[in-house]
Amino acid sequence: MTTIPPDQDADSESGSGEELDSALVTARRQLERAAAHVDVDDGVVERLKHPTRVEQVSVPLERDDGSVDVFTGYRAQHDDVRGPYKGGLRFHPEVNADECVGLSMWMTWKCAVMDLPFGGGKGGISVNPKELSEAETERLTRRFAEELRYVIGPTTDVPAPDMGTDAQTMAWFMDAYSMQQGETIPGVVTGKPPVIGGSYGRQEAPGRSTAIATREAVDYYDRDLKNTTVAVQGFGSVGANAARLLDEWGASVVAVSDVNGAIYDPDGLDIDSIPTHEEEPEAVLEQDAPETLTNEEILELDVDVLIPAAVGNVITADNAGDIEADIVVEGANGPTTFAADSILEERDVPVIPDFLANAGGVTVSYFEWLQDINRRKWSLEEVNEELEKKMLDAWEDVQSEVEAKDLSWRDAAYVVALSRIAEAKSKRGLWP
Ligand SMILES: NC(=O)C1=CN([C@@H]2O[C@H](COP(=O)(O)OP(=O)(O)OC[C@H]3O[C@@H](n4cnc5c(N)ncnc54)[C@H](OP(=O)(O)O)[C@@H]3O)[C@@H](O)[C@H]2O)C=CC1
Ligand SMILES: O=C(O)CCC(=O)C(=O)O
Repeated sequence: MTTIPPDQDADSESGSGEELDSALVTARRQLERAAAHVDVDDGVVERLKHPTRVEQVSVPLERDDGSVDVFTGYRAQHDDVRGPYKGGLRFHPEVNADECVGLSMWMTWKCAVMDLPFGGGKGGISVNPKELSEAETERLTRRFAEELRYVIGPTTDVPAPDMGTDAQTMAWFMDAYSMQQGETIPGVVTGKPPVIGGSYGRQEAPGRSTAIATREAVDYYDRDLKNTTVAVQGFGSVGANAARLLDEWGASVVAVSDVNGAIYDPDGLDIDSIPTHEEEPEAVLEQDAPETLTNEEILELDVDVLIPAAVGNVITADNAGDIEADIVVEGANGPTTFAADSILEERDVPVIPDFLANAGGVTVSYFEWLQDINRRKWSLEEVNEELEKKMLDAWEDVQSEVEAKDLSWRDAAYVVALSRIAEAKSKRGLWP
């Protein structure tokens, strides 16, 4: 296990072209911009531009044919002033230290804007999970859990699923950690299957919160959800669940995509018949639909709401001027670059930020953690009711800042999050 100096590489990218900005560079720029609207000590802002630590580990994997490959894994821990580090583990070829740090910063704001007693973390392995057999994924996950055992734990750092990982990954992770500790410790990760301490509704939760944020935004801008057209990029945990719920609530979901491209029906797609990433990856283009589009074209559709819910940096300075949607709701983490954000703001296209819109995932993770600690189970109805309440509370807090200070939704969400973090630091006497 290597502890990377937390800022290694970060500054070397800060002068790079706009499209090439890492999640870390974008997160730092957003923080600097938003901090101007909050009464927060400059030292605290400076501190928040840096993670507490980044663990880098080598994860050897015996392949099914007996050969050995070694992958690199990371866990970035950004800030824990409000509680244990919390955030997902991503299995994706582009995972690197800077990406994990940027994503861990967004987790800090996400937990704070939702008023959860957690800080921000994020990690993952640089690997293409589609090139692993199930047995290889299990061995890789177990070894990753063993390598991270000194830095994670139910009261220190609690991982969860993200892109390329799911409930099964969390089950293996929890089992490997529990075996090392000599007792079953369900609270070490969230997003597990319900039969071993997972929460009902966790898997659908980031999509559910994205749908709730969409519903509230549509209402805020005096529209009717039943006359709203929606395009969703990405058909996984976030995108598919958001699309299904919005369809159930009466919106017309006209386009969805996976990694290979999009299907489009201006009269609305039969959303329930399209398999999610979990049910069958790369199945979207196999469905019947009048038109197919590329993943670039779906972003520029003339719809009421655009929900990018796949990867980061898809709305850039190059295409922000061509976005025809009236509202953008960020289901993915970091889909809009810093420059694109300004272009959309100038064009009066409201962007509901990722760390508010997709916060249902970590919110239900918190409910799961509570259930694990208390050894009791909540019903799905209880989970969804509590999530609805938390989302509406956060929405109202952010909306108040939008209106009071005439801010963008992103800056307003930062103001809410930063105020809570700064107050916690001040009360604890932790400085910087
Ligand atoms: N899972 C969670 O709890 C949370 C996830 N998020 C964020 O949401 C985003 C999506 O995560 P999640 O839904 O979990 O991921 P999943 O792995 O469940 O699904 C990802 C989806 O995106 C598609 N996809 C992959 N690459 C591309 C690409 N380059 N262009 C278009 N589509 C692509 C995949 O297609 P295919 O099926 O063909 O592989 C799949 O449909 C990420 O930014 C993640 O960090 C945010 C909050 C919580
Ligand atoms: O459920 C969690 O702890 C975090 C999920 C996540 O990684 C995210 O919200 O981006």
